Amino acid sequence: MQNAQILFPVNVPGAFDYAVPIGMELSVGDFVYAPIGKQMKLGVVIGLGTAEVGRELKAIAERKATRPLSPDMVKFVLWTAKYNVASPGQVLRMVIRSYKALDPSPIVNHYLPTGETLRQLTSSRRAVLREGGPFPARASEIASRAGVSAGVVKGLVKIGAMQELAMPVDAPFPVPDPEHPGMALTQGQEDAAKELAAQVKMGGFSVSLLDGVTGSGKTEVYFEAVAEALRQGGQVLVLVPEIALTQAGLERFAKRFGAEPAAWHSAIGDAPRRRVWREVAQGRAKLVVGARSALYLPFADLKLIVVDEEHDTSYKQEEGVIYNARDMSVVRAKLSGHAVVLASATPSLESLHNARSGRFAHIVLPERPGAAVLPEIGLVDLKETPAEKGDFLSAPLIDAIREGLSRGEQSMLYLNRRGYAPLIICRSCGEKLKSPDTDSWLVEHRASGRAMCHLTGFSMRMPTQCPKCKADDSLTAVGPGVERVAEEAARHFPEAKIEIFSSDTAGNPAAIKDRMDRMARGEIDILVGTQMVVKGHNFLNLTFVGVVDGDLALAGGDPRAGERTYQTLVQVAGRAGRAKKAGHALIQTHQPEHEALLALAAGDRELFIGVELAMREMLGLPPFGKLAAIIIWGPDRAKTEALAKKMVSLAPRTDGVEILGPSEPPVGRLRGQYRRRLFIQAESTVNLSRYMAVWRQKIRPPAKYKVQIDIDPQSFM
Ligand SMILES: Nc1ncnc2c1ncn2[C@@H]1O[C@H](COP(=O)(O)OP(=O)(O)OP(=O)(O)O)[C@@H](O)[C@H]1O
Ligand SMILES: [Zn+2]
Repeated sequence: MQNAQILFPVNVPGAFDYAVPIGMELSVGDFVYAPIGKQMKLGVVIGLGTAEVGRELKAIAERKATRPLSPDMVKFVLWTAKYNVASPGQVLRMVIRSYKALDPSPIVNHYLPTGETLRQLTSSRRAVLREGGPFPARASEIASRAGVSAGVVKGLVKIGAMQELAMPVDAPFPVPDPEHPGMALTQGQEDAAKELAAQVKMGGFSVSLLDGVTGSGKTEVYFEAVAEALRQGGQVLVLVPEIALTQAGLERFAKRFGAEPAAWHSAIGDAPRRRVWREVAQGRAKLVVGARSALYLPFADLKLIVVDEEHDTSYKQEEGVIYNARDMSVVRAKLSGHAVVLASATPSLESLHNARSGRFAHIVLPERPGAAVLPEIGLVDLKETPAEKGDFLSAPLIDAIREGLSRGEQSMLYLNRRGYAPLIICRSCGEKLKSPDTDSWLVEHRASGRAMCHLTGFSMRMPTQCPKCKADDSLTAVGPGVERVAEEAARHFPEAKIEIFSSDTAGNPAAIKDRMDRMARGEIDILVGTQMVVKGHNFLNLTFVGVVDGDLALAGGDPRAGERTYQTLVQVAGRAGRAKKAGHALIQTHQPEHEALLALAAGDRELFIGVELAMREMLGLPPFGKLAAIIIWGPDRAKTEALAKKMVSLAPRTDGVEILGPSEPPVGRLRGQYRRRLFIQAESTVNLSRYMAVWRQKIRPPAKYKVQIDIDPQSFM
């Protein structure tokens, strides 16, 4: 008697055993319906066997007629769960993003012109034929393009000017052409591209770190690896940080491969989600550009994964299954035996360490192509050169903008703080405005007249009275946000065109594209932006970048603070001087002696990496040791603390593992839930995932309490 292990896409600890009915042919990866209680549930076969389980098993009801998951994909699901101490069912849920996508694309009527030329058409009928294309398309699409009602399209069928064609709802994605001509590469780029392409051509598992300075053309270079994988008929996944997934970004792919790639991100919409999923599963979508969750798409024949901006923190998913898509990409490639390219101007210390120890191939692009050079980076010591009282821009920044303006060039001011001011304080009683259910200060947004919590999205009308002492007009803005910096810039340069670019002002993708296009056309003189400006933009006339607060990311107890600061500032500064005109950057700081800032100013990455790696080694931090965190959540402060202490007392005793905490994280209360945190530091030889799993099993948190495990934490909030 054969039995099967079935994994259901739900958050339960493991898989369940079922009997396979006589005559049912099953393989690992098959989708099946099986009874749970009184319900039939869809699950995936993850194992088959004949061993007696010693009890009567319920039988599988039906094998679903759909394409199975590949055995590699099943392994990848289980591996992800094990490594990240998550439930495998929850990981499977990330794979099955839509149940409907398992069914074939529905067939519906599409319409196209017959070519019959008819005289005396009404203007709306003519509009359909002229502006309704591309054909064939659904009546609703044609109608909306032509600005008429769908009835007009059907009317044209009646008179023989259009015909119906039954077709699947999902249009296939255009096929990318690897031979479509790309940019002429420089010798250095060409060499790097050949090396990457060779890895792909050779086949098998490989990881390459494409380590090229900002603006060195990494995209153009990894395109050649993509082309090679496409030539072999395989599929390619390019992961990019969510905020870099813009129309402009997709158009670069279209330019190189003659067809826009399939795009995947969290807000894609149901119908496009199903289309991408189905086309990927069938192996027909050849090139997918997506945010981190695209890694869990069921590719039929994946040959290459590129992780662009591999150092980016957005690759870490912090909710549900906590995982790092960069690290999991390497795992996926290993399980399936194909190539991965990790690209960055500021690789993570982990990847650099792997490259240096020979685990990853290290491909370096040390310069920008043609006449473009890297920007000079200078520091402004705010202790010696402060801004005017109440202001935030020091004289050197103002002078640099003025010079740029006089030459007709653009400037950018970077401050990773949305809104007007990060703190609202009462001058009479000293009260600070707090979020009602979260340990965070409310941020003043003057443009919208609101006070907002950036962690939860809570917002209220900006009060006119202190909520504590009731004093009128006593609330004062403390510190700078982008709105305030823009206001200050406008005071200095009343003639300049100044715009703010942050998630508050960006709006929808079309609005973002519009603003970026206007910046590219030179219609904006000074762009004041948050991290949204850091990535993926090529503004040819941008020659000066001013960093308003270079110390911002250094605050707090984050062991990666130095690394993050270094990465962000290199990337921001790297927006300057990307074409013929040389650029420069100035960073305002109170800590010009910090090694991250010294290294930036000296243009000497080794200086920073050397110090940082030595420190990590001494402290046993990644990449030399392992780190995990446990966050305990609960509605009652004392009980949350008690649960955290109980966790510590239950910790398995093993050599090489040290437990720190419990402590209150910087955000001790989030959305009404109290939080406590433990850090677990382990020597590199310890199997930390297994250790955490054993520990986790010893405790069953009471209802409403949650124990969350984070392997290799990136966020220390
Ligand atoms: N060989 C080349 N000839 C002309 N222009 C090039 C060449 N290579 C790259 N460029 C241009 O240089 C700019 C930077 O290229 P790209 O965006 O690929 O760099 P990058 O290394 O990914 O940069 P960053 O990491 O800063 O985002 C782009 O505008 C690109 O079109
Ligand atoms: Zn007050």
